Amino acid sequence: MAIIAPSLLAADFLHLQREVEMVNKSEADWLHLDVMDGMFVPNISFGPMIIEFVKKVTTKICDVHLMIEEPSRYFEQFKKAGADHISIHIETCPRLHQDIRQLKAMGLKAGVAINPHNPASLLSDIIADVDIVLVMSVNPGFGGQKFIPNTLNKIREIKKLIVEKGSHAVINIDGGVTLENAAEIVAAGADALVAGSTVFNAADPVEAIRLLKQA
Ligand SMILES: O=C(CO)[C@H](O)[C@H](O)COP(=O)(O)O
Repeated sequence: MAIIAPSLLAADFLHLQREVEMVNKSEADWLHLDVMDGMFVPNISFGPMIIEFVKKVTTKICDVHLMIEEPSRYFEQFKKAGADHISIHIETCPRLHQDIRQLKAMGLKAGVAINPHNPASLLSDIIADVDIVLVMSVNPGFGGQKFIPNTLNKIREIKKLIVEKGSHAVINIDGGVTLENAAEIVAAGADALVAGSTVFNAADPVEAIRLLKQA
């Protein structure tokens, strides 16, 4: 069964709290938190203060995705706020190996995220060192976009690379995951699914999470 990581839409504090409560009641495994800086991505979301609030009210693992420039400046703050996993982008980290080592030394699960235009081969020399590969299946920055079909090939290539390199990384797919495409994504080799709109725009988010989990 796939790991399910609902991604908070969090239009405001009231929604944030309600969304977390629904996730707590559900079969979700992780809670995915998208941190955006308005630089690496054309959108601003939230920082460590919100993670700290969420951590206090959730029973789930906090899977934090840093869509920000020079993320290592903030590792300590996000760790202190309660992040369990931190994923950083290959596109923002010229010293990626060092950053991953630092995250692991801090006792966090370390993930590398990769944008849709970048090939799986770019992960070749880092995949053995990471706990998570976060594959962007939309261009990062906004929820509610359509899944990019070529992601399925990329998942298969990453799975192959994981075996070849003896990596223990889990493959996490982020963007455009729906009840219709979830089974195909898992069949391609995904271990975890991030889902925002599919969960929180559903009439019954807890049931949407259950259905995704079955995929
Ligand atoms: O923020 C995103 C991209 O940066 C993601 O798309 C988000 O995490 C998931 O949203 P959705 O399921 O609606 O695509």
